[in-house]
Amino acid sequence: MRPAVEVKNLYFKYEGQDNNILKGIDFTINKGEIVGIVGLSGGGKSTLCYTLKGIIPNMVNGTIAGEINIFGQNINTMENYEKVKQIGMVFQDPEFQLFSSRVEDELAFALENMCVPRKTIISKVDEMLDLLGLENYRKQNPCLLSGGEKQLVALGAVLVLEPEIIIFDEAMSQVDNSGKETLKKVICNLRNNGKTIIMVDHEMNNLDIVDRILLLKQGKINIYEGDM
Ligand SMILES: Nc1ncnc2c1ncn2[C@@H]1O[C@H](COP(=O)(O)OP(=O)(O)OP(=O)(O)O)[C@@H](O)[C@H]1O
Repeated sequence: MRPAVEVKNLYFKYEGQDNNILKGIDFTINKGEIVGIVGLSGGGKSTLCYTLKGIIPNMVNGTIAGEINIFGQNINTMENYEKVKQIGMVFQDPEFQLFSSRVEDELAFALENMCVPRKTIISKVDEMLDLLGLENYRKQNPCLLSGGEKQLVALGAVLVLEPEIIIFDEAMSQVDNSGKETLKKVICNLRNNGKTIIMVDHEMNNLDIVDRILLLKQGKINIYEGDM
Protein backbone atom coordinates (compact mmCIF):
# COMPACT_ATOMS: atom_id res chain seq x y z
CA MET A 1 0.00 0.00 0.00
CA ARG A 2 1.22 3.51 -0.77
CA PRO A 3 2.27 5.55 2.25
CA ALA A 4 -0.15 8.21 3.50
CA VAL A 5 2.64 10.78 3.46
CA GLU A 6 5.95 10.58 1.64
CA VAL A 7 8.36 13.51 1.81
CA LYS A 8 11.49 13.45 -0.33
CA ASN A 9 14.39 15.90 -0.10
CA LEU A 10 12.16 18.83 0.88
CA TYR A 11 13.70 22.29 1.10
CA PHE A 12 11.98 25.55 1.96
CA LYS A 13 13.16 29.13 2.41
CA TYR A 14 10.81 31.99 3.35
CA GLU A 15 10.90 34.96 1.01
CA GLY A 16 13.32 37.57 2.30
CA GLN A 17 15.27 35.07 4.44
CA ASP A 18 18.85 34.05 3.67
CA ASN A 19 18.70 30.43 4.82
CA ASN A 20 16.53 27.42 4.23
CA ILE A 21 14.33 26.42 7.18
CA LEU A 22 13.81 22.93 5.78
CA LYS A 23 17.06 21.47 4.47
CA GLY A 24 16.44 18.14 2.79
CA ILE A 25 13.58 16.55 4.73
CA ASP A 26 12.90 12.85 4.13
CA PHE A 27 10.30 10.71 5.87
CA THR A 28 7.38 8.38 5.26
CA ILE A 29 4.22 7.91 7.31
CA ASN A 30 1.97 4.92 6.75
CA LYS A 31 -1.82 4.95 6.83
CA GLY A 32 -3.12 4.45 10.36
CA GLU A 33 0.02 5.68 12.12
CA ILE A 34 0.17 8.37 14.79
CA VAL A 35 3.50 10.13 14.39
CA GLY A 36 4.85 12.84 16.68
CA ILE A 37 7.15 15.62 15.45
CA VAL A 38 9.32 17.38 18.01
CA GLY A 39 12.11 19.93 17.82
CA LEU A 40 13.34 23.18 19.23
CA SER A 41 11.21 26.30 19.02
CA GLY A 42 11.74 28.04 15.68
CA GLY A 43 13.11 24.83 14.16
CA GLY A 44 10.51 24.70 11.40
CA LYS A 45 7.84 22.29 12.69
CA SER A 46 4.93 24.56 11.74
CA THR A 47 6.63 25.32 8.43
CA LEU A 48 6.80 21.58 7.72
CA CYS A 49 3.09 21.22 8.61
CA TYR A 50 2.21 24.06 6.22
CA THR A 51 4.02 22.30 3.39
CA LEU A 52 2.12 19.06 4.11
CA LYS A 53 -1.20 20.92 4.08
CA GLY A 54 -0.25 22.83 0.91
CA ILE A 55 -0.47 26.25 2.64
CA ILE A 56 3.17 26.54 1.58
CA PRO A 57 3.68 27.43 -1.24
CA ASN A 58 0.03 28.32 -2.05
CA MET A 59 -0.44 31.05 0.55
CA VAL A 60 3.08 31.81 1.78
CA ASN A 61 5.85 33.13 -0.43
CA GLY A 62 9.19 31.39 -0.55
CA THR A 63 11.30 28.90 -2.46
CA ILE A 64 10.37 25.24 -2.20
CA ALA A 65 12.08 22.17 -3.65
CA GLY A 66 11.62 18.44 -3.24
CA GLU A 67 8.56 16.22 -3.32
CA ILE A 68 5.49 15.56 -1.16
CA ASN A 69 3.22 12.67 -2.06
CA ILE A 70 -0.14 12.07 -0.40
CA PHE A 71 -1.25 8.45 -0.87
CA GLY A 72 1.08 8.37 -3.85
CA GLN A 73 -0.16 11.56 -5.48
CA ASN A 74 2.18 14.53 -5.79
CA ILE A 75 0.63 17.34 -3.73
CA ASN A 76 1.34 19.81 -6.55
CA THR A 77 -1.09 17.94 -8.79
CA MET A 78 -3.92 17.92 -6.23
CA GLU A 79 -6.86 20.31 -6.60
CA ASN A 80 -7.68 22.43 -3.55
CA TYR A 81 -10.82 20.42 -2.76
CA GLU A 82 -8.76 17.22 -2.83
CA LYS A 83 -6.28 18.68 -0.35
CA VAL A 84 -9.14 19.76 1.92
CA LYS A 85 -10.65 16.27 1.72
CA GLN A 86 -7.34 14.45 2.29
CA ILE A 87 -5.54 16.68 4.81
CA GLY A 88 -7.03 18.48 7.80
CA MET A 89 -5.02 20.68 10.11
CA VAL A 90 -5.67 22.04 13.59
CA PHE A 91 -3.47 25.09 14.04
CA GLN A 92 -1.44 26.20 17.02
CA ASP A 93 -3.62 29.28 17.30
CA PRO A 94 -7.30 28.31 16.94
CA GLU A 95 -8.24 31.95 16.23
CA PHE A 96 -6.60 31.34 12.87
CA GLN A 97 -9.44 29.09 11.77
CA LEU A 98 -12.55 30.27 13.66
CA PHE A 99 -14.76 32.91 12.09
CA SER A 100 -18.44 31.99 12.64
CA SER A 101 -20.54 33.57 15.37
CA ARG A 102 -21.92 30.26 16.69
CA VAL A 103 -20.17 26.96 17.37
CA GLU A 104 -22.75 25.00 15.36
CA ASP A 105 -22.27 27.33 12.37
CA GLU A 106 -18.51 26.88 12.59
CA LEU A 107 -18.93 23.10 12.40
CA ALA A 108 -21.44 23.36 9.54
CA PHE A 109 -19.53 25.92 7.46
CA ALA A 110 -17.32 23.67 5.33
CA LEU A 111 -20.14 21.19 4.74
CA GLU A 112 -22.44 24.00 3.59
CA ASN A 113 -19.74 25.15 1.19
CA MET A 114 -19.61 21.62 -0.22
CA CYS A 115 -23.41 21.66 -0.70
CA VAL A 116 -23.93 18.70 1.64
CA PRO A 117 -27.68 18.14 2.24
CA ARG A 118 -29.06 20.05 5.29
CA LYS A 119 -30.18 16.86 7.08
CA THR A 120 -26.70 15.34 6.82
CA ILE A 121 -25.12 18.58 8.06
CA ILE A 122 -27.36 18.66 11.13
CA SER A 123 -26.59 15.07 12.05
CA LYS A 124 -22.82 15.55 11.49
CA VAL A 125 -22.79 18.70 13.62
CA ASP A 126 -24.70 16.91 16.39
CA GLU A 127 -22.30 13.97 16.22
CA MET A 128 -19.28 16.31 16.46
CA LEU A 129 -20.71 18.29 19.39
CA ASP A 130 -21.27 15.01 21.20
CA LEU A 131 -17.84 13.55 20.32
CA LEU A 132 -16.00 16.63 21.59
CA GLY A 133 -18.26 17.32 24.59
CA LEU A 134 -19.36 20.67 23.18
CA GLU A 135 -23.17 20.21 23.32
CA ASN A 136 -23.57 23.03 25.84
CA TYR A 137 -21.68 25.45 23.63
CA ARG A 138 -23.73 24.91 20.46
CA LYS A 139 -25.15 28.46 20.34
CA GLN A 140 -22.11 30.22 21.78
CA ASN A 141 -19.75 32.50 19.93
CA PRO A 142 -16.44 30.59 19.49
CA CYS A 143 -14.52 33.83 20.11
CA LEU A 144 -15.86 33.90 23.67
CA LEU A 145 -14.75 30.36 24.55
CA SER A 146 -11.57 29.43 26.41
CA GLY A 147 -8.44 28.59 24.41
CA GLY A 148 -8.99 24.87 24.94
CA GLU A 149 -12.65 25.02 23.94
CA LYS A 150 -11.71 26.99 20.83
CA GLN A 151 -9.21 24.30 19.93
CA LEU A 152 -11.91 21.62 20.25
CA VAL A 153 -14.23 23.63 17.98
CA ALA A 154 -11.40 24.03 15.46
CA LEU A 155 -10.85 20.26 15.56
CA GLY A 156 -14.58 19.64 15.07
CA ALA A 157 -14.59 21.94 12.03
CA VAL A 158 -11.79 19.83 10.55
CA LEU A 159 -13.24 16.42 11.46
CA VAL A 160 -16.66 17.01 9.89
CA LEU A 161 -14.86 16.79 6.54
CA GLU A 162 -13.51 13.33 7.48
CA PRO A 163 -9.98 13.95 6.16
CA GLU A 164 -7.69 10.92 5.82
CA ILE A 165 -4.70 12.72 7.37
CA ILE A 166 -5.02 15.07 10.34
CA ILE A 167 -2.19 17.35 11.45
CA PHE A 168 -2.25 18.73 15.00
CA ASP A 169 0.18 21.64 15.29
CA GLU A 170 0.53 22.08 19.06
CA ALA A 171 -3.22 21.67 19.24
CA MET A 172 -3.09 20.84 22.96
CA SER A 173 -1.21 23.96 23.95
CA GLN A 174 -4.27 25.70 25.37
CA VAL A 175 -6.24 22.64 26.46
CA ASP A 176 -6.63 21.70 30.13
CA ASN A 177 -5.94 18.17 31.35
CA SER A 178 -9.47 16.88 30.88
CA GLY A 179 -9.58 18.45 27.38
CA LYS A 180 -6.27 16.73 26.60
CA GLU A 181 -7.71 13.37 27.61
CA THR A 182 -10.74 14.04 25.37
CA LEU A 183 -8.45 14.96 22.49
CA LYS A 184 -6.24 11.91 22.98
CA LYS A 185 -9.29 9.61 22.99
CA VAL A 186 -10.59 11.25 19.81
CA ILE A 187 -7.16 10.88 18.17
CA CYS A 188 -6.89 7.18 19.12
CA ASN A 189 -10.41 6.58 17.78
CA LEU A 190 -9.47 8.30 14.54
CA ARG A 191 -6.44 6.03 14.23
CA ASN A 192 -8.58 2.99 14.97
CA ASN A 193 -10.75 4.08 12.06
CA GLY A 194 -7.72 4.08 9.75
CA LYS A 195 -6.92 7.79 9.86
CA THR A 196 -3.31 8.97 9.81
CA ILE A 197 -2.28 11.47 12.48
CA ILE A 198 0.67 13.85 12.74
CA MET A 199 1.12 15.52 16.12
CA VAL A 200 3.55 18.39 16.64
CA ASP A 201 4.06 19.09 20.32
CA HIS A 202 6.61 20.38 22.80
CA GLU A 203 5.15 18.40 25.69
CA MET A 204 6.26 14.78 25.60
CA ASN A 205 3.29 13.97 27.90
CA ASN A 206 0.96 14.90 25.06
CA LEU A 207 2.74 12.44 22.79
CA ASP A 208 2.21 9.32 24.88
CA ILE A 209 -0.24 7.99 22.27
CA VAL A 210 2.09 8.19 19.27
CA ASP A 211 3.58 5.17 17.50
CA ARG A 212 6.91 6.91 16.87
CA ILE A 213 8.56 10.31 17.06
CA LEU A 214 10.48 12.25 14.41
CA LEU A 215 12.95 14.92 15.51
CA LEU A 216 13.24 18.03 13.33
CA LYS A 217 16.71 19.36 13.98
CA GLN A 218 18.75 21.81 11.93
CA GLY A 219 16.28 21.53 9.08
CA LYS A 220 16.42 17.73 8.81
CA ILE A 221 14.47 14.79 10.20
CA ASN A 222 16.41 12.67 12.68
CA ILE A 223 15.60 9.67 14.83
CA TYR A 224 14.43 10.91 18.24
CA GLU A 225 16.63 9.58 21.03
CA GLY A 226 15.39 11.67 23.95
CA ASP A 227 17.20 14.94 23.28
CA MET A 228 16.14 17.92 21.13
N1 LIG B 1 6.04 33.92 7.10
C1 LIG B 1 7.31 33.87 7.53
N2 LIG B 1 8.26 34.63 6.95
C2 LIG B 1 9.55 34.57 7.35
N3 LIG B 1 9.99 33.75 8.34
C3 LIG B 1 9.08 32.97 8.95
C4 LIG B 1 7.69 32.98 8.60
N4 LIG B 1 7.04 32.11 9.38
C5 LIG B 1 7.97 31.57 10.19
N5 LIG B 1 9.18 32.08 9.94
C6 LIG B 1 10.45 31.72 10.61
O1 LIG B 1 10.75 30.37 10.32
C7 LIG B 1 11.34 29.73 11.45
C8 LIG B 1 10.60 28.46 11.76
O2 LIG B 1 9.31 28.79 12.26
P1 LIG B 1 8.25 27.69 12.66
O3 LIG B 1 7.05 28.41 13.18
O4 LIG B 1 8.07 26.77 11.52
O5 LIG B 1 9.01 26.92 13.83
P2 LIG B 1 8.43 25.93 14.94
O6 LIG B 1 9.42 24.81 15.06
O7 LIG B 1 7.02 25.55 14.60
O8 LIG B 1 8.46 26.85 16.23
P3 LIG B 1 7.53 26.77 17.56
O9 LIG B 1 7.84 25.46 18.21
O10 LIG B 1 8.03 27.94 18.36
O11 LIG B 1 6.11 26.91 17.12
C9 LIG B 1 11.33 30.76 12.57
O12 LIG B 1 12.61 31.34 12.63
C10 LIG B 1 10.30 31.77 12.12
O13 LIG B 1 10.61 33.07 12.59
